Amino acid sequence: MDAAFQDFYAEKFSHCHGCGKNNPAGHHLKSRWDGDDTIARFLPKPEYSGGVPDHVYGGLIASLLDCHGAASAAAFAHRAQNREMGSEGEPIRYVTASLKVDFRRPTPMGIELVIKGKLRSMDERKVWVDLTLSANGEVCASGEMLAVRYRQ
Ligand SMILES: CCCCCCCC/C=C\CCCCCCCC(=O)SCCNC(=O)CCNC(=O)[C@H](O)C(C)(C)COP(=O)(O)OP(=O)(O)OC[C@H]1O[C@@H](n2cnc3c(N)ncnc32)[C@H](O)[C@@H]1OP(=O)(O)O
Repeated sequence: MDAAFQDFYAEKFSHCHGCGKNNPAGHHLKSRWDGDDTIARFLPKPEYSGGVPDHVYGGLIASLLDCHGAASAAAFAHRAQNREMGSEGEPIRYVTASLKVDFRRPTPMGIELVIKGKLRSMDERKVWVDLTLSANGEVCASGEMLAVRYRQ
């Protein structure tokens, strides 16, 4: 499978609980292109249950949207410069400044979740990303993110 966006984060920035490859206890979320949009897939472990065992914990859902959105923002910004993540030149990296999550229906456990990102707009330093998290083809949560370019 193609490298994920997060695979190109520098070692020193790879400790995120949601997506850092150097965090042994983390989720290791992996985001990739899906045409002009972005996609990640994730199967929550049973300990990430919400109020009842067969629903996913909302905090995990927010964290998946957070990591996928920030990685997507970086990928969108690279493509806007006709580059790809990992290409030569200064890496463009984003952190989440604002994340709104709407929990639309309970998210079922035991099913691979599909997280998608769509570029809404971009300016010099800010990227707005629309996000969804689906199970069985149904949107269980949606989100809006403002990601701000990280100043190295
Ligand atoms: C902070 C962590 C750094 C780690 C190192 C990362 C390096 C990157 C490498 C690899 C990426 C790996 C990362 C994975 C990450 C997964 C996703 C997360 O969980 S990220 C963690 C949660 N997020 C934070 O902890 C951000 C904390 N906040 C900040 O650090 C600052 O507030 C920051 C950088 C977001 C902005 O601060 P300013 O001083 O650089 O810039 P100002 O001027 O305040 O904002 C820039 C523009 O954005 C608007 N803005 C900022 N925050 C806003 C908000 N909440 N709502 C609306 N607008 C906002 C401002 O109004 C301004 O707009 P106008 O230029 O004036 O048009």
